[in-house]
Amino acid sequence: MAETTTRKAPVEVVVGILMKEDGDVLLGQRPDGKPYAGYWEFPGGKVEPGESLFEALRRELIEELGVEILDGEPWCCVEHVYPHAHVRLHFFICRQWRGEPQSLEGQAFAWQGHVAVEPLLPATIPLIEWLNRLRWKTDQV
Ligand SMILES: Nc1nc2c([nH]c(=O)n2[C@H]2C[C@H](O)[C@@H](COP(=O)(O)OP(=O)(O)OP(=O)(O)O)O2)c(=O)[nH]1
Repeated sequence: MAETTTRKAPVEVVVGILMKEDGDVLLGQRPDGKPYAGYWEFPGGKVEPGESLFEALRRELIEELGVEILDGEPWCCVEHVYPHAHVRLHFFICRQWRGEPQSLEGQAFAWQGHVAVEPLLPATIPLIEWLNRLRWKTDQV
């Protein structure tokens, strides 16, 4: 009998990097009850059926932070296999939004220039170095 390999499609996730004019970015701590509770991440979550990536990001940031994003520049895409899930993360840089972030899911959050919060979700760690380079380039303009 022919051997078949079934590979499950990754779970699509959108992630928003809210960036202030001075380059500070917002991170949140994953609430209790989720895998990797206590780890720091950028706000976001899973895309629901029928949603575009931007619609999903807009919804997630309203649900998590009470913030309505007005823009979102697609930045990079990273895949990671965790014990709990295989995820494909779509990162967006958001520079304009309405409202002040609030902790609607009981999570801690922090604006960071040089990102110093720990631990970070494993798939997010390489992003910090890329983000520093992006910030450096923006500083040179
Ligand atoms: N939001 C976010 N998720 C990340 C980052 N890095 C990273 O590996 N992830 C992973 C962790 C999770 O496996 C997945 C996000 O799923 P989630 O469970 O937080 O999504 P959700 O808010 O829709 O959760 P739920 O409704 O199922 O409770 O992406 C990041 O920087 N931000």
